[in-house]
Amino acid sequence: MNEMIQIVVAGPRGRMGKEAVKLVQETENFKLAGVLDRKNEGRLLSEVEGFSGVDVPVFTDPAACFQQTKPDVLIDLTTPEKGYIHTKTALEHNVRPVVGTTGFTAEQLDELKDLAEQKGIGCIIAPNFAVGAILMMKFSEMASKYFKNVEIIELHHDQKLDAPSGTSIKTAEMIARQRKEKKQGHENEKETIQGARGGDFEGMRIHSVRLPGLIAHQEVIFGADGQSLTIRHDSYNRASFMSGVKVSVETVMGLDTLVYGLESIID
Ligand SMILES: NC(=O)C1=CN([C@@H]2O[C@H](COP(=O)(O)OP(=O)(O)OC[C@H]3O[C@@H](n4cnc5c(N)ncnc54)[C@H](OP(=O)(O)O)[C@@H]3O)[C@@H](O)[C@H]2O)C=CC1
Ligand SMILES: O=C(O)C1=N[C@H](C(=O)O)C[C@H](O)C1
Repeated sequence: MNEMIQIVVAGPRGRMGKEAVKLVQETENFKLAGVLDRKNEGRLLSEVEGFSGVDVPVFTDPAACFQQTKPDVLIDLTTPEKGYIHTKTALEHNVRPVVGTTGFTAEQLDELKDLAEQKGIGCIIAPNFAVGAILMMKFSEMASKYFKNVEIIELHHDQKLDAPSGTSIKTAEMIARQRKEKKQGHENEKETIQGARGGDFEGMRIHSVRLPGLIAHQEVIFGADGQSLTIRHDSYNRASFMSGVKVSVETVMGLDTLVYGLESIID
């Protein structure tokens, strides 16, 4: 029988956190050791609406949580500020982070990478856990060898904190690996409404749409003379991310460095 993996979920009341708690509860060799929440400190999760029967302690302070519950893995689905603190504290306590939270800065990612290396323990930070989204990013990277002009349109629910999305930034980074920095459009281009041309990432544009009714969607549109290629992915619910969370928890147990993005893992 496989060893039990003891897990702490941060952000259990959130849209993603709820799904993650369910995943841990339903997976044979996963065990929920506790949760990190900014409310309900000192209570059992089962006392919180929607979690009846989930008898694990709720903590606010990550260090106290890790010292008392001694988990193997932290799954973080919170906010960029808290997610960064949780991830850093987890590494300091030899807990392996699996982070879905987006909005970390490049400096924070570098710092966490150095810390994971120094501690010699695994960490996965994945801007998108959905297998279709990872394929969309990989296909976009492939296409960018042939198409140098591209715009990314990401579309999300209207409660999202960060813009542009972590997935669109990761997609742009992967495309940038294949093409020299290129300023698209032309030099006389002028925005008559600020922001109309979107955000600039190494010369390619990223546009963020926020609307109620959406979950998580992205189009990568390549253009060339007389043709275009559109690569699109849609997540219609948050369960779509959970197989990637499960693979990440299993994989992080065997890693000794930080991996940013699941594209190398699903190979
Ligand atoms: N990698 C991926 O595949 C995906 C990543 N995401 C990312 O996951 C993150 C969460 O998204 P989503 O679930 O939609 O967001 P929600 O706002 O629904 O959930 C975030 C949760 O974090 C909680 N929180 C805030 N501060 C703390 C804290 N100090 N300690 C513990 N919990 C805290 C919030 O509490 P409260 O309710 O009290 O504010 C809330 O319950 C985002 O960064 C999002 O971009 C989302 C989908 C897929
Ligand atoms: O906030 C969300 O919902 C999502 N966030 C991630 C991102 O910023 O890319 C992943 C997915 O797009 C859903």
